[in-house]
Amino acid sequence: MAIDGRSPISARDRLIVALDVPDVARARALVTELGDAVSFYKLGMEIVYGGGLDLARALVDEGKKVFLDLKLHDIGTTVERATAQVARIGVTFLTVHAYPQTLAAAVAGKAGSDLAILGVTVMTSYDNADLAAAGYHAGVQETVERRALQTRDAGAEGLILSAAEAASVRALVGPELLLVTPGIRPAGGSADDQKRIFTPGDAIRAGANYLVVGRPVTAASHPRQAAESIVEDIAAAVP
Ligand SMILES: O=c1ccn([C@@H]2O[C@H](COP(=O)(O)O)[C@@H](O)[C@H]2O)c(=O)[nH]1
Repeated sequence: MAIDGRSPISARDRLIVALDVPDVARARALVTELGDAVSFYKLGMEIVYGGGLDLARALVDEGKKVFLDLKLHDIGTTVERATAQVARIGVTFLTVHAYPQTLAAAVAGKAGSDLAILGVTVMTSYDNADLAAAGYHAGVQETVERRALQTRDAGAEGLILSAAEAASVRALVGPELLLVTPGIRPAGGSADDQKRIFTPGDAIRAGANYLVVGRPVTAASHPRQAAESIVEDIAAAVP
């Protein structure tokens, strides 16, 4: 069933754990350890290039939700055909860069499936100086807002953005788009290479529908405990 920004979601199901590990054996060990504490996994480039597509299929078969974070960006025909392949796997979310051509191609490629396309606005590891260094004249807020509107207008289902922009983007695009926020850190946690970070509770209060969390869970000495504590923080903030 298709989901949108108005769908009710339990606190547990709002947590998406990023399985950023080098091989399937380690990913499997984490999934086993996290057990029923986690229902939704993100498989990104590291694990997918390490054999993770079969893991994606297996997790779907086991009843987990899967987010393939492939950040597609290519000519339209290639994006459309690649998206159609991903839709056949039965995963829930796929990312593409939020460029109008790319978004339109992905929306065409997923036609007839429940796959939700998420447009990546500005990486959460970027600040205004990083955008300027890449040759962009607009800052983070303006760029996120432009890409949010382009994502909505292309007919995609949601956005990847930082929780720092969630409230203003929600006001701009309306209630339907899914707002999915990486750059989540429990209070006092290390930012690592992230620049636009929010705590789980503050991200939910800012209007995020789903939170993507990697290292605060996967690198924790007790990953299950870390995940449960994030879910508690989410639950306390859910409206
Ligand atoms: O803007 C973005 C888009 C994607 N990500 C991905 O989310 C996780 C975050 O991992 P942490 O360990 O919690 O920092 C990672 O897989 C990124 O590729 C992002 O961080 N920002």
